[in-house]
Amino acid sequence: MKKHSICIIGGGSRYTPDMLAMLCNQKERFLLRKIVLYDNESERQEVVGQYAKILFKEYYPELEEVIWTTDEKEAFQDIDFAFMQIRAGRLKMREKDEKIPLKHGCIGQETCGAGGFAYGLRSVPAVIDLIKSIRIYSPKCWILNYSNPAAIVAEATKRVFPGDYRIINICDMPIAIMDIYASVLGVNRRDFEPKYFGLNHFGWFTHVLDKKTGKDYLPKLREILKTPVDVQTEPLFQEKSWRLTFEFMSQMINDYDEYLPNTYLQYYLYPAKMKDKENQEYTRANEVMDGNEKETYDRLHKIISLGKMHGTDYEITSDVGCHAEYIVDLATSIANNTNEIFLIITENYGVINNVSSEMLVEVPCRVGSNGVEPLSVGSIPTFYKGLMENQYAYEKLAVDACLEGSYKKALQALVLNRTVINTDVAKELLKDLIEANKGYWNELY
Ligand SMILES: NC(=O)c1ccc[n+]([C@@H]2O[C@H](COP(=O)([O-])OP(=O)(O)OC[C@H]3O[C@@H](n4cnc5c(N)ncnc54)[C@H](O)[C@@H]3O)[C@@H](O)[C@H]2O)c1
Ligand SMILES: O=P(O)(O)OC[C@H]1O[C@H](O[C@H]2[C@H](O)[C@@H](O)[C@@H](O)O[C@@H]2CO)[C@H](O)[C@@H](O)[C@@H]1O
Ligand SMILES: [Mn+2]
Repeated sequence: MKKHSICIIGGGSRYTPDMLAMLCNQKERFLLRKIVLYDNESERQEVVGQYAKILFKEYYPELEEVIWTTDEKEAFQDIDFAFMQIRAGRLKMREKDEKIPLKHGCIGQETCGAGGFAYGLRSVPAVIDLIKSIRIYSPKCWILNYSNPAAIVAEATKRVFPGDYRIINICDMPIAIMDIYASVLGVNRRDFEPKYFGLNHFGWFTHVLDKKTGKDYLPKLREILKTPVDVQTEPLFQEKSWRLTFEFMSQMINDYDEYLPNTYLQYYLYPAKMKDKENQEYTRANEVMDGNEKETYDRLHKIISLGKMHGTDYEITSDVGCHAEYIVDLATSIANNTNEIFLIITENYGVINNVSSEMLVEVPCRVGSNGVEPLSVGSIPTFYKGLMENQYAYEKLAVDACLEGSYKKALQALVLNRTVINTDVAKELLKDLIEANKGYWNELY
């Protein structure tokens, strides 16, 4: 079996430690020769790098090279896979994305609405620069991108790198939803074959089939979810925002008599209710900075001071979480050409036959060494088609605004977004967002 070289871009991300642990767990299926961690913040990179050194020494001693660096050339040469998970402006800017819209009476959310728009206009220039640089040093490597807002990043990469089928944009939310509801049903998520359509953070499961028997779990699941269920998986989902999100699924199930919505639809279908739940002084970014980010870095510091993991409280386990599992499974399917099915953000090309061919949809795809092959969905009902066309127009305008530096298109994008709508509000909001994002956004004229 071929040995691979991987670079994790955004090596200081709070998701990197689990991804590295997952690579150790999966070494029988996905062999590695070299791991590189790359971040543009050296202090963060140093901590995760020191952790990686201990982890691999104990769990992957046969790995030939472990490097951490802030130098692009050193990072990007001779790589087979780039896993990208950067957050331009870090969580401090996410806090602004969430708080500024709330000040204007709109939802403040990481990837949805005006917050997601602001984040998109920061991510796109950063991701494009990184991919240009990767393509200089490793022209044929696979670039598996998690960096958010994935819908906007994907629209930009489609335009700036046309035909580069080795750039794949992904999201872990549908798989997390399946994980959670598999545990509610008392089955294993790996036994599911999902039927799903939509855009990123804007989609619906139409069926959740049992791979072996073909049985559809969705009707039973909808019945169960009519009453809120206690979600008992990752500790992260015990945090207040996630608990409220999963509780709210029951309202969506009761109001709509078909499918299983992605949790993110709550922001578009109930914008007033969602805004009223927010605390303007303490948003999800604060929760993450005080919670998951701090806990992750505290854990790394403890491991570094112990100098070992074996025989301590920090042994790695088989259950490292679906974010890491999903990207490593995807890379494995490409490397070993196993053509497994994943939900991927990809060009429609008739897969949903009553929306435009250029639309970037999130649908089941087979993925192997020749890339992504979307599976047919057929036609979708008017309600979903209308929602998706409106949202995709917003995404396109957001990317136009960024790539063309167009104020007019930025304003149009915000007005089209279901969480903003009003032109007067959009203008005031845009003024504050432009001010807050100086140095990150391309200038708008
Ligand atoms: N697609 C999905 O479903 C999904 C799921 C979870 C997280 N994410 C995304 O993953 C990313 C990481 O999230 P996080 O919470 O770990 O953020 P984080 O801030 O903890 O980590 C991101 C890292 O990226 C680094 N970075 C920022 N700009 C960079 C650049 N230009 N070059 C190199 N490194 C850069 C930062 O220094 C930081 O260490 C975010 O974009 C987040 O939205 C996506
Ligand atoms: O508020 P956060 O930063 O906790 O989460 C925002 C992200 O939420 C989704 O990803 C989840 C994922 O579903 C779950 O399995 C676990 O791994 O945590 C992730 C992050 O919390 C969503 O898909 C991402 O796009 C968001 O960035
Ligand atoms: Mn996502």
